[in-house]
Amino acid sequence: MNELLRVEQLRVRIETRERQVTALDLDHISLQKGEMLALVGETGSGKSLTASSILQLFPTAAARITGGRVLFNGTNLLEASPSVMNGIRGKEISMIFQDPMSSLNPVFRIGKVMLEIIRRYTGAGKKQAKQLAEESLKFVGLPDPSGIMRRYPHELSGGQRQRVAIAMAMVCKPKLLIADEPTTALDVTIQSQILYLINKLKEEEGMSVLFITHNLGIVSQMADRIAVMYAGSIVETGRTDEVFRFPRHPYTRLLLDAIPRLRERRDRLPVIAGTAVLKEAAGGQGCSFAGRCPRATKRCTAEKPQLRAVVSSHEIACFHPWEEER
Ligand SMILES: Nc1ncnc2c1ncn2[C@@H]1O[C@H](COP(=O)(O)OP(=O)(O)OP(=O)(O)O)[C@@H](O)[C@H]1O
Repeated sequence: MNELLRVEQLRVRIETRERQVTALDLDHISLQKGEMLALVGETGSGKSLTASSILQLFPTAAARITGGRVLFNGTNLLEASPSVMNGIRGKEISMIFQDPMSSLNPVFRIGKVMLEIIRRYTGAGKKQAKQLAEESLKFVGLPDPSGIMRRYPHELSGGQRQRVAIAMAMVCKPKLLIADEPTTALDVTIQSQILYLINKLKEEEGMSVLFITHNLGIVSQMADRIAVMYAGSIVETGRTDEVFRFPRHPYTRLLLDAIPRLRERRDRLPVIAGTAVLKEAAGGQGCSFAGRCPRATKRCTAEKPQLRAVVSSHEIACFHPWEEER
């Protein structure tokens, strides 16, 4: 079996004093070994919540998983014991974020944190751990690894910090790397170096990558498959080339039509008229995109379309998909 990760029927509620919503009601996503899946969608569509659900590390106490399965190599992580999860976080699944400081502790030197991670997860001795740390700092293109290890995070540039975060994420050779907008805060040249690195990890180490981004240019160049999210659900997923050539869901089509040329780099997704409304707020059932959809009918407001295959691995959640190429 080549499937490394499968997330099914995942529901996440956000409950604060101001709002109670089902922020995520996700049919399914899957990730094969050695594959890169890009998760795209506008702000608030649930990309980060999906990523956090996999490791059950939410940035907020307001989020709660209320149903579903997260199968990693066949094991449902949502039912795994805390000790199993501790063994998986960082060792089998690593995460990098837009802000590398999230994975770097400002009060410790880089080396101290790296050596601790390596020793905890690999059981390596001091000398071997140091060697592993230096090797991975070299892999991410940082000259003078031992000098870097003596520094504090604030003594490094943003690009250097993100490289260190990647080095830390890969040092135990995880099977899955979750990258949540890892280049958004960086300037364009550094961005492409970081993307090159992530791709190198995938190609050389056979790592699977769940890549969260707003940048459709990056997606078209790097991802094997794409999953488009809208208001907490996956509306379309398939091979990147297929989805870009023949987007079938009206939301995906609007998204791609708004890009003049695929090769053009974009930092943000194009803006589509209207606002994404989560289900409760919208008043219940139906397709969450119905209120903004040019093809919506009565059925769309009454019934929620499920994700279904149209051709091989190309799936859409829509009652009125496009039947012809753009
Ligand atoms: N701390 C929080 N308190 C209240 N609601 C939250 C919180 N964090 C996320 N949400 C809600 O959960 C939903 C999904 O948010 P999430 O951060 O996953 O979106 P996203 O697609 O990653 O957005 P972005 O691209 O801006 O990072 C949104 O409706 C958001 O308002």
